[in-house]
Amino acid sequence: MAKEVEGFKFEQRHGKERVRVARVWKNNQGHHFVVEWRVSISLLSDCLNSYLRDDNSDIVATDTMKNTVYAKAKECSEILSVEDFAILLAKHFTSFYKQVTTAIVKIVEKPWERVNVDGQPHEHGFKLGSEEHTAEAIVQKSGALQLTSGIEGLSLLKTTKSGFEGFIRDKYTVLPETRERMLATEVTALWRYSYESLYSIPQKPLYFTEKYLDVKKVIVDTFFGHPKEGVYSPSVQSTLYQMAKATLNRFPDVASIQLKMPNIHFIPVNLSNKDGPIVKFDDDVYLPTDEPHGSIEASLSRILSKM
Ligand SMILES: O=c1[nH]c(=O)c2[nH]c(=O)[nH]c2[nH]1
Repeated sequence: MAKEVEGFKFEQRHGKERVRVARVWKNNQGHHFVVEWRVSISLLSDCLNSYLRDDNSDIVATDTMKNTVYAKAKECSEILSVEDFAILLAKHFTSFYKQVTTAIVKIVEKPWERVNVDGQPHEHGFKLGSEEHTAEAIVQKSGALQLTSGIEGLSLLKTTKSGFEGFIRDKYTVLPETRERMLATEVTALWRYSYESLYSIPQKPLYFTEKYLDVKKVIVDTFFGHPKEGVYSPSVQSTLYQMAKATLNRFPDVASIQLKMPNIHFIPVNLSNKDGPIVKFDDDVYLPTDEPHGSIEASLSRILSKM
């Protein structure tokens, strides 16, 4: 929302970043649930006087935004998805304050997972997993909605069924062609749901939590293939595309998906001295690296026919 101000184009927003909250729910059977969220809020609002005239009368204090996170977490008497909490907060800011036209709420959920002790799910014990679930809700005063979910830090590795051949060779190329290598990546996925209004989102409890787990499973299963045979990957690019396509084919309410898949290199180890070889690489000993890494990213969207 750009405004013309004193002959300039002016755009502004304000909010609170990284508000951390944990919420516990306990049912009558003594079964506990916990979530830990890191919430970032950004409001687009009519508050030019604060910038231009030392007049803060239209400002929602960022401290109030932070407090709202705790107040709304308290009000949620039932466990809810991170997406539903983002929507609830964004809806509050756009409906409660006349000045606020758009609220952007992004939340990262920490992967607390229930532990099993002696094969039994623990009533109140959790351990931290690895990848994180993200959600972003952008809500307009009109009720228009953009909802995006994601995965960050999903580390995947397979020890075979990967190769890279037929690429451009020139005077700077040294990489050998191969049909046998390790493939490792840390997937960042971001998918947009097709719901475009607060009034059209599914009301089923934990709908988006279930969807998140289902999308993650499709992504992981497509990367690895069948448990015995696997699936051959001719490039990170090809595997990324298969993962994106499988997601859109499987989930009708996902409108688009963006995937970032760094190619994390495991370098074959060959060592020799003047007397001859010490270690001869036989697809067994690797030097793990984290940088430099290849960076491969793409997005796939449905082409919506405008009737
Ligand atoms: O799957 C790959 N894609 C590339 O674009 C690339 N480039 C490279 O050096 N190795 C690889 N591997």
